Order: sequence, then structure tokens, then C-alpha cells
Amino acid sequence: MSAPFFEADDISVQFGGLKAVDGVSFTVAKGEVFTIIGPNGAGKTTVFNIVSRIYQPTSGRVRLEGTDITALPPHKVAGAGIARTFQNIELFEHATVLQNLLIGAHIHRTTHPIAEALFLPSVMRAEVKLREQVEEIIDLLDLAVHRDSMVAGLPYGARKVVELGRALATRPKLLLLDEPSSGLNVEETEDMAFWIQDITKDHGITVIMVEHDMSLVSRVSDRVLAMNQGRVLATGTPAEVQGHPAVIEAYLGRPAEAVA
Ligand SMILES: Nc1ncnc2c1ncn2[C@@H]1O[C@H](COP(=O)(O)OP(=O)(O)OP(=O)(O)O)[C@@H](O)[C@H]1O
Repeated sequence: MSAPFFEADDISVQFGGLKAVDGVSFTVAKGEVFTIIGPNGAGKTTVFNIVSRIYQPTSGRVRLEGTDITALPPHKVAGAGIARTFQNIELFEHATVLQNLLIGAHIHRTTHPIAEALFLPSVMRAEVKLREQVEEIIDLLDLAVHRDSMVAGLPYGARKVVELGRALATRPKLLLLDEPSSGLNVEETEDMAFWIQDITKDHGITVIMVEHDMSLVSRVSDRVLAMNQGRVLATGTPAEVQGHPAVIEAYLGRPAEAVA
């Protein structure tokens, strides 16, 4: 049997006396949108930070395409094919949209530094290719109107799309989206839902996301994992998880029967 595309195997994280994540296991198939939900403090961000290698688990393993990445240092994450966006957008504010995307794309630069200093034809060809890839992302995300604008002057919704574009420019296999709809209006959230589906279905990128907006979760997720107090409550389709008694109880603070 082949290894799952992504696997978290019995991961735990302890902060002092607090078990923020307690024996969480899940697998994600290639091309899936896999969403982690749960009330505040459930441990979602901590799991996310383990997957993106910001935190080291106290115990357990994480694997990408069968390779153990538990000890992968953060600076090697992009090279391994993992990209992420942040709840609080992180971009180069005083650079243009195009420059931000090109910075993302440059992690795959293969030319030698001496060739770059001399700007040899091989460097020119590599730059043209990167520029073409970035222009494709600008088209995909409707960013042409902002191409030469400074990020600092853009409205919040546009900056959120630029951050998605910069993550895509690194050509990830696995894209981690931290609350992609937070701060977006209804129309921008609709666009985000469309792009998440497009990225996975047409471009074959696997997505793991943390999200609170349940209508977006239901619309784009293939599977959902619900957490509370550091543990897995349920995993399944969006409808299965939303209807699960333990999930209803975790959100409402009382048993599901008492809600009717
Ligand atoms: N760096 C840290 N040091 C100490 N405690 C932490 C740290 N990060 C998270 N925690 C604690 O771990 C628990 C889980 O937090 P986490 O941020 O993962 O939850 P969450 O489900 O993402 O919540 P939210 O929806 O509010 O972002 C919380 O009790 C939190 O206070």
C-alpha cells in the first residue's frame, strides 16, 4: 500500500503544563482540501504550525509523501514543496505585487550565483520562465489591476489574494491556508472559495486549512477534522462532522440533545 500524501501520526505538543495538542492523527490525500475546525483554543493553529514546521511536536511524526519531515528545519520547508499563508498577512509591504510574487518564485532559482552576477543567457532564460509563471498566477487570481501597486497601499482583501499568489509562486505541492476568509467580505470570500477549488481541482495542489466560516468550509472541503481541547473529535465529510454530537457539544457547550 502506498503512503498517504500527508500524514500526522499521533502528534502532541505541550506548552509547560498545557497539552495544546494531544495525540492527533490524520492523513490527507493528494489533491484534497482538508480543513481543521474547532472552537477557540482547540489546538488548530498549533497543529498547523507543526505541519508548516514552525513548532516541533513533543512527540509523534509528520510525513510528506512517505518522507519523515518532523525534523525538517523551517528554511527547508519551501524547498520541500510546502507553502503557507498567515492569519495576519505577511508580505513585503514596500514592494509591488509583482515583486512579492517574484520573491516567492525565486526559491526555485537554479542558476549559479556567478552566472547571475554576469547575467549570462542561462540566467536571462530562467528569469523569463519565472516571470511567465508569475504572470500565470496574476491571471489566475485576477491581480493584473494591482500588478505594479505597492502592497502597503492595497485594500485588505487584495493583500490577502496577493499572499495566496505569493504562496502559489513557490509552486507548492502542499498549500497551508490559515483562515483564508478572515477579514474578507461576502464577495471576496466567494472568490476565495472559487480559487481554493481551482487550485486543487485544476492545479493538483493539496490544501490543508484552518477556517471558522462554516459555509466556506462546507463548500470547499473534501474532509474536515474537528478538534477540541487538543484532541480529535471527529473526521469526515463537512456534513458528517457538522452533524456529529461531540462537535455540536464542543461549539455550544452543552449536549446535542439539549439543543433541539
Ligand atoms: N506558544 C504558546 N505558548 C503557550 N501556550 C500556547 C502557545 N500557543 C498556543 N498555546 C495554547 O495552546 C492552546 C491551543 O491554542 P491554538 O492557538 O492552537 O488554538 P486554536 O484552535 O488555533 O484557537 P483560535 O481559534 O483561537 O486561534 C491554547 O490554550 C493556547 O493558549
